[in-house]
Amino acid sequence: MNRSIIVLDTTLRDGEQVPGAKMNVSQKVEFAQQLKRLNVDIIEAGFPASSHGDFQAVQEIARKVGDSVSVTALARAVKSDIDAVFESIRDAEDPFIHIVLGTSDIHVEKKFNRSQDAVLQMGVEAVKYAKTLLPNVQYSTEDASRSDFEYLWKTIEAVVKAGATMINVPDTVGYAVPEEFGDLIRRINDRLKNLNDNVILSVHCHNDLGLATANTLSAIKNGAEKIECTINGLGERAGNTSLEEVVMSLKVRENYYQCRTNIHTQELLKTSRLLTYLTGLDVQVNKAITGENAFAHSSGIHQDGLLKDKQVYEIMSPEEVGVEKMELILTARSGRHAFKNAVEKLGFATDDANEFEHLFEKFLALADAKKEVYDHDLFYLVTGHRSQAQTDHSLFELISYEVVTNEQKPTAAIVLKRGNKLLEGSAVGIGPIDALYTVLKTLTQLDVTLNSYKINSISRGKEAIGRVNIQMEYQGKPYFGRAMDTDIMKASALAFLNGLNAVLLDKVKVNSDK
Ligand SMILES: CC(=O)SCCNC(=O)CCNC(=O)[C@H](O)C(C)(C)COP(=O)(O)OP(=O)(O)OC[C@H]1O[C@@H](n2cnc3c(N)ncnc32)[C@H](O)[C@@H]1OP(=O)(O)O
Ligand SMILES: CC(C)C(=O)C(=O)O
Repeated sequence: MNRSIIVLDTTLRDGEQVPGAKMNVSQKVEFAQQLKRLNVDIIEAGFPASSHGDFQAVQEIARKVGDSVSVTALARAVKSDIDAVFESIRDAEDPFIHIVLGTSDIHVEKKFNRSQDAVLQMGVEAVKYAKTLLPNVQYSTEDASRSDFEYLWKTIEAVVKAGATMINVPDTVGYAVPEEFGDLIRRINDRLKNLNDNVILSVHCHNDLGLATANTLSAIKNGAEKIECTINGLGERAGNTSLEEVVMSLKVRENYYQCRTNIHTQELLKTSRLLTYLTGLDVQVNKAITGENAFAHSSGIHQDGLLKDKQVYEIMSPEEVGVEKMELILTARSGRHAFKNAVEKLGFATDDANEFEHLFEKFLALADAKKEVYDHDLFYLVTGHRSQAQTDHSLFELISYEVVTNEQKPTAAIVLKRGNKLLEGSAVGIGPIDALYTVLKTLTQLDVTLNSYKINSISRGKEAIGRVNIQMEYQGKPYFGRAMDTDIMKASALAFLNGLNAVLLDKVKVNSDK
């Protein structure tokens, strides 16, 4: 019988360590809800000791999503970190504490400047303490792939005796290669079975050499029972093992691996797109499984082969990962039934009648502007509407804008609202975007520096939706803003305003912490 592999998704913890991938609490909950639909076994929801916001996000996920999926969060081998994890996840049905501590000489000597025994003892004490709070504790031997094997094993043996119920072996810096990593897992597995057969052996790989998926599969082949991965392979530096790649490898090559997962693979594409929307981080077009070209066949010989039989050039069907076979194209002549059907097919609930009417109005406006509305557009329409609905009204809102552009004097005029107060202004810039941003800086009185501005088209056709991502700096700290609209000037203004609102929120937080 096929072995079942436990899938832990760490997009909300390791994935969120990526600059620019920051999500707010409601966005994290929304993503966690999609992870639940994807049917991951465990959600690693964050690092609660790192900030009040992260604590709150982990707690909300544990409370709102943790009824049928296990929830964990990360702690250093530090009592206050472990307390923060416990307090934030305790309301979930099946929570466990995840502790990380390095085992390589580099970590022991350079990071901690302690003896191996002293670091090992720190780990043991941390596990013993965590066990007083919850029955299940995962221990990660950070930088395991660069660790001396006998010290690594001594640590595993000690923390298992102290009560760890899961041992996670990370290739923290993506240094391992598949044969070697598989061999490491086999050696640990052989000893672990003799020590305590109930302890779950897990792996966590990084992609610095582009080998995270290969290393994870090699670990599975050699006895790993649980894998840690992220959607779109998002994660620190070059990222983590991509969930969709490992899951589909196990599915497509089931005879070879004789393993399966509980993942609902039809949800893969939707999950990937939601993450792109929430973080603004695009998936490369040729990315396996979820890239735009993953199922596109362009050359004549391939198209001919496919027409004769799909199997000639397809090892899995696009529908298996959630690529729609045929989408119904909506127009301004489509009615509520067709709109509702299309929105629900994308996985969104439509039971709030008020919200549905708002969405339908927005759809009609979009269909007037864009003529043909595709699934892609609808996806952004719904998610865009929902994040706007959560806007805090103490922040700046864009009421109206006007941009006049010519070679001599591009000019922008803007009206903003904050609370009950209207703010109006205009400015000339070296270009229309510069003019817009100059007014916004003056009206908000936030002297930020714009470091990068990127614009992409995110759907088809000449009236496609434009998405703008910006990175700005305020008092030495980076802030990100993004927005989308069929009008790229509006998207540009909103993206900048979102960044300014993030600065404002930070200022409010700092003042209330004082
Ligand atoms: C491999 C991974 O992905 S691990 C997870 C990475 N995630 C994060 O770092 C989450 C975000 N981090 C943070 O918010 C902060 O770094 C915090 C809250 C964790 C700690 O902040 P600070 O207390 O200001 O410490 P700072 O980050 O500057 O330094 C880390 C300290 O933790 C210690 N430390 C690092 N790893 C561990 C560990 N696993 N167990 C115990 N102590 C550790 C370091 O030695 C250092 O201590 P020192 O000040 O005595 O030298
Ligand atoms: C916390 C651990 C699993 C980690 O992220 C790493 O070692 O890369």
